[in-house]
Amino acid sequence: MTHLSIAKLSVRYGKRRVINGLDAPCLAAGEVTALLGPNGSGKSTLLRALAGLQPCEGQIALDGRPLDRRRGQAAYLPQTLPPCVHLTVFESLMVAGQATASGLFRRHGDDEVVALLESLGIVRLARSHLDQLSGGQRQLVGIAQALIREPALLLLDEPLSALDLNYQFHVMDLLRRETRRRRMVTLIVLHDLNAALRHADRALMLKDGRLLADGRPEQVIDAAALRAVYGVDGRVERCPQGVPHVLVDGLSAA
Ligand SMILES: Nc1ncnc2c1ncn2[C@@H]1O[C@H](COP(=O)(O)OP(=O)(O)OP(=O)(O)O)[C@@H](O)[C@H]1O
Repeated sequence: MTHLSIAKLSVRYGKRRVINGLDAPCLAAGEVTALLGPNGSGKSTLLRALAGLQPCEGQIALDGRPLDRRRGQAAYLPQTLPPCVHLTVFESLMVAGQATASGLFRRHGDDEVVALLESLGIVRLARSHLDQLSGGQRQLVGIAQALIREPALLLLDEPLSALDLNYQFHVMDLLRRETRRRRMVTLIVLHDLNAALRHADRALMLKDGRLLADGRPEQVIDAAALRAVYGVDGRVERCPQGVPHVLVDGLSAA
């Protein structure tokens, strides 16, 4: 059973502390956790610290041992994708897979790449060059590059931001299935509260670098949180199919 635990995590930029002694004791394998919060609340900073790209204080442990990124335990998709190298989609995924994956990948890598592209609905892009893709296509390939590494910890920063409604649904569905099948710990920064309500198993709500709430999405996202965190009046209602949805009435009175 893999689990991630975060204890007393703090991150500073210069003298300014933007993550403030954050504790998240047990993010379980097989669960998708949505990392929520307003602009500037520290979501990307937290993800970068978990990915080892941001110096931090505190403990980050996988199954009780310090997270070892050199062993490819974590894969991270940044909010802003890096500039494209001149590789095809297929080549870029082979490179990503070979860098970190098992001997099995080395023997069956081609098949794995094609299967992953098929499951994301983008196999037609296999021979396209990365620098010729649209923003949404590039984001889908970024998600594939993270998944092909077979990490124990998957960190995705706003992976839906460039995707149309169909792909948003498709990607979240796939991430949830793959998270369960591979027993990964998956942490996804989301601004779309409805996506969190529908697809996440758990939600962490950040504000000003502190953890305001941690629980099932329906426990974390409610009228009080909409007002306190986002400054809007609203409520969560179930649609006829039983799925909870946020309805916003307007900005809260100051
Ligand atoms: N490289 C940096 N140097 C200094 N301050 C930074 C840096 N990156 C982020 N910050 C500050 O840290 C705080 C948290 O930023 P962060 O990007 O983690 O927020 P976020 O919750 O991901 O926001 P958003 O939803 O807008 O992407 C902000 O106040 C931001 O101005």
